[in-house]
Amino acid sequence: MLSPVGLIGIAILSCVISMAVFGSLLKAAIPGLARWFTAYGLVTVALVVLELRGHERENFAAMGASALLLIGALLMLQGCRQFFGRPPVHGLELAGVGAVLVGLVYWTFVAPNLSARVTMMSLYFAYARLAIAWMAYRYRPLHRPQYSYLFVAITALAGAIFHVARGLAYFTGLSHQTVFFEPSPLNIAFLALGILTLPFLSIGMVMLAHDRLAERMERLATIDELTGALVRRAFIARVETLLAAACAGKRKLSLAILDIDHFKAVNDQHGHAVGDHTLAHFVSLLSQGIRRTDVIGRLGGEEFAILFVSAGKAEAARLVDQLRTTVTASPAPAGSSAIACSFSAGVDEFGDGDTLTAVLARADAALYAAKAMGRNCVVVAPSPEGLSVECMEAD
Ligand SMILES: Nc1nc2c(ncn2[C@@H]2O[C@H](COP(=O)(O)OP(=O)(O)OP(=O)(O)O)[C@@H](O)[C@H]2O)c(=O)[nH]1
Repeated sequence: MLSPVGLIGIAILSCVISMAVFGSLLKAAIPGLARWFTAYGLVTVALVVLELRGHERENFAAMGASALLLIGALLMLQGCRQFFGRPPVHGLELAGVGAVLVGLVYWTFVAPNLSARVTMMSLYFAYARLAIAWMAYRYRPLHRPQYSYLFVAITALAGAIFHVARGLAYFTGLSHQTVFFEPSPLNIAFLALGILTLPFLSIGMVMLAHDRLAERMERLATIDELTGALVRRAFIARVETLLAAACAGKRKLSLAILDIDHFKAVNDQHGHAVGDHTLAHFVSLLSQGIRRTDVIGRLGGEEFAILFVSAGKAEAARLVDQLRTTVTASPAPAGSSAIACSFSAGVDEFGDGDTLTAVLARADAALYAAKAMGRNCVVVAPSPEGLSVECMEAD
């Protein structure tokens, strides 16, 4: 048989489990998670206070528990804002919480009215849940699997609808209490549903946290930390995908390998840290110079590759030469000095039935030729007519 005491006991257990799961993720420093952990801690304490309340001090227990639930709901909302990179604290919202607290004191001690208190609290919870639902929907990252974000949006929305219904039921007198958690069927139903919203929401928040962790791991596995270019393996995987799409759509695809000239000298003269900074600067120049559809990967050390989509080798060589001009004209700032560098590049195009390995080998041979020809130039890979030097400048 469902009773308020039994239901609150179940809610306490579910909140403790939620706290344990949030606690296990605290070290990952996911934005908002510490607030969610604290929120569920406060809700747990509030429920324990309600469970243990005695008749003589019922008002104080109810008042204290309500205040904790109020702050808990606020922390859940603030945690979500933090998770989505929004400023967590809103002055107007804090003022609203203050007003609700004043209302609680008034309807508990000055003019006791349990229905008014429940209505006010329900509407406040509805607001907090609605704000979470809207945020999870509005700020969900579209490049991520949508499941966890929509789960949070839907469960928070369902919670908001439930709280509005509960508030209206008390406001209109449809549901009525003379003592806290009167065991009438309607009150029990409201209590059971209200309690259900808590684990649903915490499961959703844990899903969000896991998605953030997965995103971090994927980023670590695919993006080169120093330069922001794709790591070799991820670049190759991306090229294979685009190659399959280009074959199907009969679109041209070209590949360039770029190698910074005399980079060892930069390290030797200015130190490894400046070398790192120069590499990052170099890739940022490339990223700004390529088209939105092109892809940059770091093949290793100071060697990079760019895949040009819908471009033949002449067009790709022209684009690489533009990059070469930009790079030579934009030294990397390093303290009081500026590190000038240039690169050499080899370019080739995917032919019918070509593999990435074959094109990489031909572009690499062209790069070798560019180095041999004095560096700071772009060479198009061997064709039946021989090498084609697109541009060359003195070293
Ligand atoms: N700072 C820094 N240096 C790196 C990194 N990866 C590779 N290097 C350095 O890049 C240099 C590459 O040197 P080399 O292969 O001799 O080529 P180079 O001096 O650029 O000469 P050419 O390619 O022949 O023009 C080495 O000194 C590597 O230590 C990195 O992540 N950071």
